[in-house]
Amino acid sequence: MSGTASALRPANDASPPAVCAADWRKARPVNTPENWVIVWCCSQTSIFLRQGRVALPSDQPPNSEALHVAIDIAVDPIPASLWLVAITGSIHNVETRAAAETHLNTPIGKKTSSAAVSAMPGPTRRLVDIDFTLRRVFGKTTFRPSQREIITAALEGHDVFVQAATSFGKSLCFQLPAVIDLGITIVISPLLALMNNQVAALRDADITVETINSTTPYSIKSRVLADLECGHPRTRLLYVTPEYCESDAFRRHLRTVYDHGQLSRIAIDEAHCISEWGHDFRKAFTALGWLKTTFPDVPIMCLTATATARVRSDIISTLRLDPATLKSFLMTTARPNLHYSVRFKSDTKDHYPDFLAWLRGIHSRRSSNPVRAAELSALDQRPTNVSGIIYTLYRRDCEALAARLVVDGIGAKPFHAGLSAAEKDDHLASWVANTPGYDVIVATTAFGMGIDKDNVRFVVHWQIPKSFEGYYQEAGRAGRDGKASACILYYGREDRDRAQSMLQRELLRKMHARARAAGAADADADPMLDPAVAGRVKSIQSLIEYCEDTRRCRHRAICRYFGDEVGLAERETGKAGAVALCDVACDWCRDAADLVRRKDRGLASEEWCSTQREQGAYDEYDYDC
Ligand SMILES: Nc1ncnc2c1ncn2[C@@H]1O[C@H](COP(=O)(O)OP(=O)(O)OP(=O)(O)O)[C@@H](O)[C@H]1O
Repeated sequence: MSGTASALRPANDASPPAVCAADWRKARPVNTPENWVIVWCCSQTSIFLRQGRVALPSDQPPNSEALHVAIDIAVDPIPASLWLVAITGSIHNVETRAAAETHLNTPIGKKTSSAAVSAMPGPTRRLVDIDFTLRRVFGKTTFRPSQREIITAALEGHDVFVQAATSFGKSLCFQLPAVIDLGITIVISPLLALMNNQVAALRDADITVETINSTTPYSIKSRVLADLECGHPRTRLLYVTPEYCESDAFRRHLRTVYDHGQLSRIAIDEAHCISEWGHDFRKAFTALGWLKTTFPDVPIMCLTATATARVRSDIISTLRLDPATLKSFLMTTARPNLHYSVRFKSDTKDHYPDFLAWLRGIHSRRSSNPVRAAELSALDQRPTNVSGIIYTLYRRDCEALAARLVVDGIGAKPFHAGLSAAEKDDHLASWVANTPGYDVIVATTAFGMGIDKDNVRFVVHWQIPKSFEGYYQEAGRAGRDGKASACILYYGREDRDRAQSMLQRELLRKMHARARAAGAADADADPMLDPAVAGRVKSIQSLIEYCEDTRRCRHRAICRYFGDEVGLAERETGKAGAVALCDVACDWCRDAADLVRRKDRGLASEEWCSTQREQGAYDEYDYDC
């Protein structure tokens, strides 16, 4: 490599700094002393930009004007030794390097440069940066409780485990450090929809973000990989699936980035999937332990809203994190603005009229109260724009229910894995935009994690979902603006039996498949000895208990399931307090006696159910995955 180098002059020098316009990002260090300097120079470019607290267009070489803006708004004086050297190839500016080595008190090299750089600024600079970046890049005025602590721990280089309620704002906890830190953050995410939502939001904030997944066109994939290959990617966050992390090509590229000291963090979003899916249909989750083994000093952040103690420990051991040094932030799962209730039903009675009456009641309250109607009109909202999601387990219900609602004048659309991509995109985008005709989405579980619409006023489960975690996750799509929202679960004993029978069949199928793979020796093994299987059984049983229970606050039952000591303690002691946690935000706290009455009236008797069971009424298997 050959090229020119020009040292930028300090701010008190009146003439603008000279900057090479060539493709400085493509400088490829190899193991020569000169090229150590190149690595350092690129790193210093990043540092410099951060010192200047300005987001420069990262697809262009730094130009004089942009750098001067950075200088103008820099909070701290930028030491002369940090003046960067813009490069086009090899660097021969030994004085600059020596000055920097003295300043950093460390020799500059492939790894030491980035270590020294991250050690250098100290917590003060970062605290300032955090607030600045929050406002300037993410457009938010304040941190939510604990976000600052989590972000600080991440920036200090710790492995971090974050468990927090749905809509807490977990994504910011890795996105903000990714913008502040040097290098690239790899985000491992289980679902396309989740990735696409986050990527779109980050692009809106002018952050250089990419994703590689099954839908990424070849040309974009090649561009992203070329960016990694240079060792100093300009991409700040790259979203990939766990499956992609298994590919040799991607692993090779990650190593290159790591060797250049530019792999700043790995974030694993929805980390409970490691435990819930990794043991059966998405084995790639369990291979993620490779990351810690290969990049031991790269911090990992795991984020989830739904992990029991067993799932947490499974995640930690699968990822080979050290529990002794891991910083865990286990926050309450409580969502005080969600109003949980269970409505009882039996197979012999259609519960659609009950739901329709409830929804029409809201519409009429919104339009018949003149003050509220005026308020809505001022906000340019329709009385019928009561945004909601109805979850069903079956595709056929999904289509039929949406059609039935439309006949009754409710703007409803289906969403399930059988729709074309264009239909799904249209239904989702129009629902998010509050378009008339798209107020209610009737969805299978294909619509869940990652849906972040602020004004979802209700989430209804048409039947008991497949797991406690799924229920909490899906209900958590409601009320993300912090306003009161209803979470209604229609529960019937026939659905209970059906769900149990499905689970049993699924587990048997898996057990046999596993036995076939392992040889006959395993064929008779008790499936409950497998912690993942036992976890699934416990999950559905706990959800059934939750539905049948008429002696406990629903919020408290959720806290109890997730082992949420904070939420339970608050409820127990009345601190912060019993009232704030629920008050009337669940059917038990609202009227326990009425709950008991409704349950007695609504549910089919156990005798009736057992007759149905014997007649094989619960044998269908058409869940939408
Ligand atoms: N400090 C903040 N101030 C204002 N809004 C915030 C803040 N942090 C996050 N948000 C917003 O909160 C919403 C929820 O954030 P996010 O999607 O990251 O939640 P989450 O914790 O991942 O939830 P879930 O587990 O349900 O997906 C987003 O719209 C996000 O922009």
